[in-house]
Amino acid sequence: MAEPTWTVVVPVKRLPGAKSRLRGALPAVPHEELALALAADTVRAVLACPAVAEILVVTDDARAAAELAAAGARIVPDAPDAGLNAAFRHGAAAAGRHARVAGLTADLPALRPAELAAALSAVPAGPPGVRRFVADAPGGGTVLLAAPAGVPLEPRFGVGSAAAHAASGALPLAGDWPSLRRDVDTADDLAAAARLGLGPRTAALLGAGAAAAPA
Ligand SMILES: Nc1nc2c(ncn2[C@@H]2O[C@H](COP(=O)(O)OP(=O)(O)OP(=O)(O)O)[C@@H](O)[C@H]2O)c(=O)[nH]1
Ligand SMILES: C=C(OP(=O)(O)O)C(=O)O
Repeated sequence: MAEPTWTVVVPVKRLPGAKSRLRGALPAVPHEELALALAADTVRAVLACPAVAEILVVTDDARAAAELAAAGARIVPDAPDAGLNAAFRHGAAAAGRHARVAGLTADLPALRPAELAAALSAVPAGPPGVRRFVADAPGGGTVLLAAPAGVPLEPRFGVGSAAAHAASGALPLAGDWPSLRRDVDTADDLAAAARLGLGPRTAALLGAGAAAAPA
C-alpha cells in the first residue's frame, strides 16, 4: 500500500486559452467546459490516489480555482504568469523544501489513481536523488516529473520534453500505465482516452456514447 508522501503540482492554464489544439473537438460543447472537465477529472484521480498527501493547483483561472478548490485541491495563484514551467516551479516552491514533489499535467481525463500510485511508488525514496519522469503515450512528451525531497523539480515541459528531461539528468519510469500516459491534446487523443474510460466530468460531456471509467 502506497504511503501518502507526495505533493502533486498541477498547472491549469486560463481556460479561454487552454487546450487550443482541442478547440472544436466537441462542437456542441463550449470549449472552456471541455478544458475544465479534463482538469477536474485529472484532479479527482489525483485526490483519490493513496500515494498523494496534497495537490496544489497552480492557476489564475477563477472558475477552475473555485471548482478544483471545492474538490479538495489547494489553489496557488499563477504569480509568475510566465508559462507552464514557471507555474510548475512556483507550485513546487509552495510545496516546501521537504516535500516529495511531482508535477503532473492537467489533461489526463482517463487517469486511474492506482496507476499514478504505481508510478510514484516506482520513484526511489533515497539517494542519489535523481528526478524521474513518465513520458506520454507517443513518447515525445511528459505527463509526470517527480523529484525526491530536497531536489529541485527543474521542469522542462513543452514540445520534446521527454528528451529535454532526459538531457537534464532525469530518468524515465518504464511502467505500463496507459491512463497516466494518455494526455489529451487533440480530438484523436480524446477518442483514445475515451477508449480507456474517462472520468465523470469529461464522460458527461461526450455523452452516453463514451465509456465511463470504473470507480
Ligand atoms: N498555470 C499554468 N498552466 C499552464 C500554462 N501553460 C500550460 N499550462 C498547463 O500545462 C499543462 C500542459 O500544457 P499543454 O498540454 O501544452 O496545454 P495547453 O497549453 O492548454 O494546450 P495547447 O493550447 O493545445 O498547447 C496543462 O495542464 C495546461 O493547463 C500556464 O501558462 N500557466
Ligand atoms: C506539455 C507538454 O506537451 P503537450 O502540450 O504535447 O502535452 C509536454 O509533453 O511536456
